[in-house]
Amino acid sequence: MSDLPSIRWGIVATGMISSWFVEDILLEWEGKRVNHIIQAIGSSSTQKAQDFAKNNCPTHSPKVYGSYQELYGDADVDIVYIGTPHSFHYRDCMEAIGAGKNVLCEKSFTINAKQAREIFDAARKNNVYVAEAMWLRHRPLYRELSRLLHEEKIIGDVFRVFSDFANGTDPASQPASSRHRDLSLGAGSLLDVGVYALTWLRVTLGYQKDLPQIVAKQTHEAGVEITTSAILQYSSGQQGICTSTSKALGAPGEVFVVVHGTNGYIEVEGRAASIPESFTVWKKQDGAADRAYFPREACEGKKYEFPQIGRGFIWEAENTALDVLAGRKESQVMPWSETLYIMDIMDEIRAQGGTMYPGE
Ligand SMILES: NC(=O)C1=CN([C@@H]2O[C@H](COP(=O)(O)OP(=O)(O)OC[C@H]3O[C@@H](n4cnc5c(N)ncnc54)[C@H](OP(=O)(O)O)[C@@H]3O)[C@@H](O)[C@H]2O)C=CC1
Ligand SMILES: O=C1OC[C@@H](O)[C@H](O)[C@H]1O
Repeated sequence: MSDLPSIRWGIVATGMISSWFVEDILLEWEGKRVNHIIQAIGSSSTQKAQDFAKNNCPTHSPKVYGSYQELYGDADVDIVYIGTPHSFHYRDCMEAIGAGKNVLCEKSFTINAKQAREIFDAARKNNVYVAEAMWLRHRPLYRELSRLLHEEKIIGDVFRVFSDFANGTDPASQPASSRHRDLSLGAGSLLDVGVYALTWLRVTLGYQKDLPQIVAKQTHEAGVEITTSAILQYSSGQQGICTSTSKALGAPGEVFVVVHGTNGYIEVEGRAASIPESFTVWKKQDGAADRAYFPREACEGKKYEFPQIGRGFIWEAENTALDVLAGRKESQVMPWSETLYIMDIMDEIRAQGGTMYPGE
């Protein structure tokens, strides 16, 4: 037995993200601060819950439940992890909170900002912890980039950022029941991956308090939004250009964020905009205007690389567990105000782009 504090997770849903999350939090790694226990699995079917337990946490003996409600009623569960499609997050969060459970709920937190506000009101009333599982914000790379940009001002004042996520899920090729294709499950590139592109704008532009003016367009196929482009203009004059698509897949190691400052620029690279691996700082040099005529290798860039641990969920899981164990009700990394800020922007982009979900 380790001396580390323990947290007992109840996992709701047995899909892809739940298996990735569980796989990661059971990793042994240097720097581990919490002992993560898979206490229970809740699924739409007992068989699926049993299979999930067998395949994903064979060294634990979680309780298996054929409904989510039974898991919420399990007094031994400290925190519920919700890995259902977007359109169920509101229902699942509200039911878990109603049962007095702490909650970590996958991104995008809800379909719209109204639902998110209602969840936070319920959490406040029930005095429980709730956070959106925006794992990107917990990564060491994200935090170091923020420090370099805004404390060290390594490229001066940031005035423009491009940010993209192209994940190539290609809804048309998916079964009709896929969450990438079914509007009633919250299908659409903005909620699925545009949320990361917006998150990159947030950290790079410096967490402004005011909401930006937005100009946005969205393209739909078979009723599902497959491409979004939005320009965010802040009162400071800063601009963020945010794009997402499910129709194309980015290349391995490609640049998906470019940050322009008054003294240079930064490129963020990696497997995907949710899995950054490094960033390169290009400082302004004498004769910079001529740089366009030189090959990239001839320019001086400083690359900052960050080791991957598992798939990268461990930092989010550790921070969340430490929040709950300390009795906090909000994440210090992903507070409610940040979820609402992003949800308000996504609402406006969808309003301009013409994307509505059933029930809206
Ligand atoms: N952080 C990240 O990197 C990632 C996050 N995500 C997020 O995780 C969430 C789930 O995505 P993902 O795991 O890919 O989805 P999946 O489709 O793989 O799994 C969703 C699960 O939700 C449950 N569910 C409940 N009702 C339904 C329904 N009507 N239709 C389909 N499933 C239902 C099912 O579990 P059961 O039958 O056991 O109840 C199902 O297995 C989304 O919010 C997504 O954005 C997804 C991928 C990566
Ligand atoms: O969060 C995510 O990250 C990777 C994507 O491909 C996936 O669809 C999305 O849900």
